[in-house]
Amino acid sequence: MGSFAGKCEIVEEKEDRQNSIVYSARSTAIPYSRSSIVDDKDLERPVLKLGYRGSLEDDINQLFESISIRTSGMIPSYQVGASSSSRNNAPLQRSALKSPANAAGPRSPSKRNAEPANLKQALRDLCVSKATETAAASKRTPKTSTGGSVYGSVLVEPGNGASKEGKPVLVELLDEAQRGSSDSISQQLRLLKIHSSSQNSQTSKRYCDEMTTLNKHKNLSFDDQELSNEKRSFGSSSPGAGNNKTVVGLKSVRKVRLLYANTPSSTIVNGKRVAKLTRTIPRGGAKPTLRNKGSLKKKATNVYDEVDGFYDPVAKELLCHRCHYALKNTAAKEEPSKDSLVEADLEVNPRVKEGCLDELASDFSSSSYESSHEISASAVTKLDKIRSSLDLMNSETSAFGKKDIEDVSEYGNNEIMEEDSLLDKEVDQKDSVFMSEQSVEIGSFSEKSVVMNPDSPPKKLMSFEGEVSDTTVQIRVSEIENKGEECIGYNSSSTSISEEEQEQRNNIMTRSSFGNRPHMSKDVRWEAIQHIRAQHGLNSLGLRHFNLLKKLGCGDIGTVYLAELTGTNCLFAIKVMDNEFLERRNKMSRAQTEKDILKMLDHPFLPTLYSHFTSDNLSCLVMECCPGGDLHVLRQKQPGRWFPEPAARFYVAEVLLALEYLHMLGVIYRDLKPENILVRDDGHIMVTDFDLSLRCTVSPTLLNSSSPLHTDAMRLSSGSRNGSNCIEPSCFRPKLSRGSGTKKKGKQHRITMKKLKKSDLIARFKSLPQLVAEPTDARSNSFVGTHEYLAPEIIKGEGHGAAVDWWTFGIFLYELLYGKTPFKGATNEETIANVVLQSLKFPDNPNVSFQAKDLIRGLLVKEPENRLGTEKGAAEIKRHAFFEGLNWALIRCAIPPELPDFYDYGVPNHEGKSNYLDCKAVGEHLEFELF
Ligand SMILES: Nc1ncnc2c1ncn2[C@@H]1O[C@H](COP(=O)(O)OP(=O)(O)OP(=O)(O)O)[C@@H](O)[C@H]1O
Repeated sequence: MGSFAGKCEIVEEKEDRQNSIVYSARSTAIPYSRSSIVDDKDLERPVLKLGYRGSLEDDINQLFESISIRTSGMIPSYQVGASSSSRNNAPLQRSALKSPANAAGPRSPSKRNAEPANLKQALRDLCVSKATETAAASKRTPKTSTGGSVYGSVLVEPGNGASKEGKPVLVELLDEAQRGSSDSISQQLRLLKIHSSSQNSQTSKRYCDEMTTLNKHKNLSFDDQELSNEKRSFGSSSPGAGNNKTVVGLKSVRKVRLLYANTPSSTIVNGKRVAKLTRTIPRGGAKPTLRNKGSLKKKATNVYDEVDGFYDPVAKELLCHRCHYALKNTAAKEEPSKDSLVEADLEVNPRVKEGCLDELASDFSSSSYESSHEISASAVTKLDKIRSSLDLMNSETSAFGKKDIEDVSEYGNNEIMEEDSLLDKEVDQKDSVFMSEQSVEIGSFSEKSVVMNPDSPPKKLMSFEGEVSDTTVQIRVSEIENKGEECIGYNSSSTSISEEEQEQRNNIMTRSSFGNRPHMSKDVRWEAIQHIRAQHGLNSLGLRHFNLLKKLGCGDIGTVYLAELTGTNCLFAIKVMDNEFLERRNKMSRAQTEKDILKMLDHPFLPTLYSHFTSDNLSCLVMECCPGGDLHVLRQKQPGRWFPEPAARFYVAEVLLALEYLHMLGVIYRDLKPENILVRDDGHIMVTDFDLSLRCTVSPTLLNSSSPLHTDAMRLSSGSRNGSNCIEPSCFRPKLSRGSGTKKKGKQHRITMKKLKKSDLIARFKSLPQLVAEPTDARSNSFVGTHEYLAPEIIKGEGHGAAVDWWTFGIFLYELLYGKTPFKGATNEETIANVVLQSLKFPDNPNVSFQAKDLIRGLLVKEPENRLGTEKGAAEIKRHAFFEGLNWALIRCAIPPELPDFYDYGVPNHEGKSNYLDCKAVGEHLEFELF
C-alpha cells in the first residue's frame, strides 16, 4: 500500500536478492521508514495447495469438505444429517429438526451435497450476518440522483409450453428506486405492452427507439441532479498524494507511457513514463448515461412464503410475514425428545453455539437472574437468535434451492449477472433472468417480477438449478452483437448458444449471481460496467471507458487513479500496473497474487474488484474507491495523534473481521498497518494491498468440548427453536419453561430458570463446539512485512504462519491507542532487534484500559505458539474482554467514529470545465503520467 510520509515499505526483491534486502523507494525516501519487507520466495513459487479454483465458493466448499473433527463426542453435521434421516420424512418439522439429509433431497439443484453448503453458510455467516448484508449493501450503493437504473433489457422468447411460443417479448429490468416516477412507470408499462403483442424483430427496434427517446428525456434532469450531487471533495491529505511524490522522486524513473490502440505501452517523454490512451468515447461530450427506468411496485408475496408452503402448509399458516419465521404447531404433532433434538441442532450449527450462546452467556452475566431467577429479555432475544439461526441453517441445508430462492427474494432476483462470474470464469454473461409469476407487477424487483408475456399462464418460480419445467422458465440472454443492431440491450438466445455454454452459464448464474455476491446485486457500479459491456462487447472494457480524475496513490507495483466510468457517475479506483515494468523487476507474481486475492474477496471490509483487464501491456484492476484516506493519516489528525479507545476498538474490530475472513480463505495478509487500512465514504474501513499476502491451505476444524454441562446447555438452548427474533409483536413467541417446555399466555418473552448459577451458564456456553478456520499449518520462510510490524518469528527466520497476522494486529492496536508502535527504534535494525529482544511496555499516557492492554499483551507474545489467536484464530480474539458488548454481526451498520470530509469526485463543473486528470491529447491518443 502506498503510504504517506514516513510510511515506507521495504522490499526484498528477487532480482535484488544478491544484494540482500533492497529498499523500495518509499523506504529510502525517508530517514526512518516503516517498510514492508518482501522476500519473494513465496511469491516466486506458489505456496497455494488448495488454490484458487475459479471461485470463492469452490474454495469455501473445499474448506468445509476438509473439516476434521478433533475431539470425540462431536457429531459432524453431515453425520447428524445422515443419522437423522428418519426425521427427514417429517415435512412439517421445519426447524432445527430438519437435517442436512433432507437438504440433499431431490429438490436440491446442486450437484454438490448439501452438507458442505450448510457448513459453508455457517462460515459465511460467522463473519457476515445475513441480515446485515442487505443493509450494508444498500449503504454501500452510491446514492445517485438517478435513483434506480436499468438492470438489463432482454428479448425473451418464451418456450416450453408458453402459449405464445415464438413471440419475442422485450423485458426491461428495473430497480425500485424510481418508484416515485409514475410517468416513467406508465410509459414503460406501455412500452412493454407494445412489445409483448409484437411478433417480429421490429418489436425490439421500436422498443429501443422509444426507450432511447425516453432516456434522452430523462437524462436531462439526471445530469442536472448529478452535478449538484457531486460536490464532495476528496480529503486534501490523501495519502496517495504525498506518497506519490515520494515514490516518483526516488524510484528509478517510473513514468510510464501508456499506449492504447496498437501503440507500444511505455514511452518515455522527458524522462517520464507516460500513458497514451486512445479514447473511443469523447471526453466531456454528451454522456451516454445509463438508462434509468421507473421502478414499480413491489409485490407483497415473496418466494420464501411459497417455499415454506411447499414444505409445510401448516407452518405456512403460522408464518410470520415479517421475519418469515415459520412457527410450528407443536401441540399438533409429536416431537422427538427435546434434548436429542437440540443436540442434533447444535451439532449442525456450530455457529449458533459459537456466536449466539457466547453472547447469551454474557447477557446472563449482566442480567438479574440471580435474584429473580429469570433470564432477561435480552437473553431471550439471544435465544431467539439461536432459534432463528437454527431454523435458517436447517432451511438452508434442507433445501439448497430454497436457500437460493431466499437469496433472490432478499437481494432481488431477475438481475444482471454479477461481475465476479466474469472475473472467475472469463466468460462474459450479459444477463440472466428468471421468469416467474406472470401476475406480478413489472419491476417488483426483489420478487418474482418479470412479466414475460401477458397472455401466457402464470409461472411459478420453484428452483434455480437451470431446469426448465412447467413451473420454471429460465431465460438465457446473449449479447446484442449476435443479433445485429436491432436492440440496444440484450436479446434472448436461449436456443442460439451451445449446450455447453448454457450449462456454464447456468453454473455461473446459480453460483455467482445469487451465491457469491447477492448483496452486491443492486450496486449501480456493477450494472454500469455491465452496461458498457453490453454496448461495446463482452471483453471491451478498457481504460478508454474511464475518465481518470485524480491520482490517488502510487505503490510499489502500480498507480491508483480515481476514475469515472464514462457516461455514468460511477467512480472507481483503478490500479494500473505496467506489465513490462513488473516483469523487469520480477514483480509480476506479486501483481498476480493481488489480483487473485481480490477476485476472491466478498466482504464489507475488503475491496470489491469490479473488473480487471489487460490492455497494451497494462494490467488494470477496477476496484471500489475509498475517499477517506487511510488510518495512518486519520490518526495523525487526532489530538495527540492517537485514537480514543472506542474509535480504536471500532477500527480494530472491523480489521479483525477482515482478517478472519482472509484466513478462512487461506490468505495470510502479512502487511497489516494503518497505511493499508483505507476509510470508506461511510467511515467504515477497507483493508487493501494484498501483493505481499501468502496463500495457503486451510483446514477448518470443529472443536468440541466433552464437558458434562454440554447436555444442559443444549437443553437450555432448545427453547430457542420455537420462537423467532422477529420484532413484530404479532409474531408468536412461546414462553418456555426449563422444566416443562410449556407455554403460558402473557409471558412470551421470558424464560424461567430455576437456580441456575452464572458460572454454570458460562461454563456451558464455553463448552460448546467451535468452528475454527485458521490456517494453522501454513508455513513460510519469507522475510515479509513492515519493520515495526514484523513478527519475531519472521525476523528470526524460523518460518511463520497465520500467527504473524495476530502479532501485527497487536502492534496495530497499540499504535492506534498510543500513536506509536511498541518496538520502534532509531533505525530499522534497532527496531528489528527490539522486536525480538525487548519486552513490551506501555506508556503512562494516554490512559488505556486494562482490557486493551491485556489484549495487546496476549497478541504480542513473542512465541507464536503461545500467542492469542494462533490456535483458534479470530474467534479467540473476538472473545476478549476488550470487545465485550460489541455486536460483531452488526458492526458494519454501526456509526463509525468519524466520517471523511466531503470530497470532490472531479466531475465537470457547471461551466463545463473539466476536473479530469491532466491528459495531453496527441492525435487519437491520450497521454497521462503513470508513475
Ligand atoms: N481503493 C482505493 N481507494 C482509494 N485509494 C486507494 C485505493 N487503493 C489504493 N489507493 C491508494 O493508492 C496507493 C497505492 O495503492 P497500493 O498500495 O495498492 O499500491 P501498491 O503498488 O500495491 O503499493 P505497495 O507498494 O504498498 O504494495 C495507496 O497508498 C492508497 O492511497
